[in-house]
Amino acid sequence: MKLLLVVNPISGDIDKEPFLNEASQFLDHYSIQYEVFKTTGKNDLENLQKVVKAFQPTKVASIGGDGTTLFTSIALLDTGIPMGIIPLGSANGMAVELFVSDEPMQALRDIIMSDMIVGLDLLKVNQEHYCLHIGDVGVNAQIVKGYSSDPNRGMTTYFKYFIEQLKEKKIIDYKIEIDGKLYEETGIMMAICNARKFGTGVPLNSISNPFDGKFELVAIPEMNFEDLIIVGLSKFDESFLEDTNGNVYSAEKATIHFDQPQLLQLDGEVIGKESKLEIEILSGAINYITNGNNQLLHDL
Ligand SMILES: Nc1ncnc2c1ncn2[C@@H]1O[C@H](COP(=O)(O)OP(=O)(O)OP(=O)(O)O)[C@@H](O)[C@H]1O
Repeated sequence: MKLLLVVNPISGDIDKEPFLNEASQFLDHYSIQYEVFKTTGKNDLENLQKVVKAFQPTKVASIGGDGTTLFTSIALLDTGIPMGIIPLGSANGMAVELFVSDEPMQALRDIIMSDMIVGLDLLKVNQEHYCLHIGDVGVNAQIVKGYSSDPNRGMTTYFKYFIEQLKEKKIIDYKIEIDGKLYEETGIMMAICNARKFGTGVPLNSISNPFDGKFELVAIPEMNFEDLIIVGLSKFDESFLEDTNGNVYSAEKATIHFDQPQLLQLDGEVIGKESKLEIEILSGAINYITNGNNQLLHDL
């Protein structure tokens, strides 16, 4: 067994050294061979791919938040090497969705122990960008843009931009094309969902499952989004979804046409302004290490 630990030192403003010290003691105790790859923000993909090729790990653990999980997934595409998540980011949306233990040492033990490896879907946007959890255009993308440009991280910084954007409500008009049919939509946001909830806990829909070979587009009209946020922030109540009228479209492939170029964010990374989005699912593209706690597998 050879384990590669992929660590983002900055995610969630959390010092990873205490965890890495404990993890190395644990791995040494069991004579498990391991290497640590730390991201720097420069040429990370290329460098990680080189390390993977040279070290040939049996399993990979992604240590950070959603951005780190996505980054590790992309580096491992087409290698067949399975990966798991150790959540040490700000909100860890994908890890929460996948029922990963929120205790990092337990998450590490789960990755080492488990032989339950399942195909996790990945989204490809405009033939070049990837998304594992949730992407969107509209109000949330603006929040993410503010957050990304701020030197501070963590939930407090996120909410600063969140409140700022709530005051500005820009309406976007767009057409969704699925299987040759066009659906006209208008609202403050359109979410691209491989999963149900943002890392903040705000639910977007109740049907997304990253193991089902499909994604959902959720059109969020003005009023519902405000309500959604209030509910999301106060009690994270999923039953609220039943009261919202936002349309939800399931697809394996879709094209979205915007009247004006719109800012796109995918898994917390600001991509830029786009006037057209071509989205497709790469069904089961990631060999994901999970365990019996993962309720999503029972929902299929
Ligand atoms: N050591 C580093 N220093 C600066 N930037 C880095 C470093 N490592 C990665 N990055 C950059 O940070 C971004 C990934 O961080 P991101 O915040 O998306 O991660 P995350 O794991 O989702 O954490 P968080 O939950 O805090 O958002 C990428 O743009 C990446 O290039």
